[in-house]
Amino acid sequence: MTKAKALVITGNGTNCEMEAAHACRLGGFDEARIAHISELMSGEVSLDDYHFLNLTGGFLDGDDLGSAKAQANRLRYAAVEGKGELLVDQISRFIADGKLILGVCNGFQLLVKMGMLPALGGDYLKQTATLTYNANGRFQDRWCYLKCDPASPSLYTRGIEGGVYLPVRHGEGKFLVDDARTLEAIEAKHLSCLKYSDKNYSAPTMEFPENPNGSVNAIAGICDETGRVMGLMPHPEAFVHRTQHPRWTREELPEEGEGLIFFKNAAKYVKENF
Ligand SMILES: NC(=O)CC[C@H](N)C(=O)O
Repeated sequence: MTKAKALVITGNGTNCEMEAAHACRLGGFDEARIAHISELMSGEVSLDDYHFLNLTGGFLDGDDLGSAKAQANRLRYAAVEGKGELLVDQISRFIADGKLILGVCNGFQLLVKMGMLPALGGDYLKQTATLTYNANGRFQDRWCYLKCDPASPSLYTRGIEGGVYLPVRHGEGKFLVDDARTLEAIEAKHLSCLKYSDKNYSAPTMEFPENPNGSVNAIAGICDETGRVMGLMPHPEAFVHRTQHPRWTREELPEEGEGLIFFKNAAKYVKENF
């Protein structure tokens, strides 16, 4: 069987790479390599050698110009040294090869600002949405209930019943789209796989603090039409064990944290398809 290999990008202000790599290993990946973005740009590390790309949380370029904006331009226009190709060509080939990308928080902002989500009609280079300042103008650090759409093509959320409880920590988590047709298409194709909700996962909500940022239609995470590229503001890698839960000393909880399913599903998909 192929070795399932995950790649976690770090550098320029990323700060969740260790947790993301740990979650990949715990979820079943045989290897989780943390690579600095400069290793991709120098050609020392190639996406072609991996199955699962993790773009994780942090403060890329200090959120200057807006979260992940400078890195989005870097990844869109930088050439890989000595390879005669742009890094974005490697990323496009990675997607075309049937591989997986998960963007968490700053990584979600990055994917959206590169145009890689929602990528309607399979156009991965056209930006149609953004993530901007939380509606109340303040950084939010809290736990949220996320209602899952069982009809979504996302492979990461397969098997989630009702929803998941995960932490958010961001200043720019408000999801917005360029026009009403984009939002209609996202909803019609069930790409909005996770929405901020009440604690029973009965309905999405625009109410603060359940919805921490005022995202349109309470959207917390979206995927592309293949279900292999997904981004979300909450942090699944930050809840892989029960002791990370805010009430773990008071509640009976399973050993496994609710965020691990994302990484287990990714590893399972790789093992079944490569
Ligand atoms: N935790 C994160 O990745 C935060 C993302 C970004 N720096 C923000 O504040 O919105």
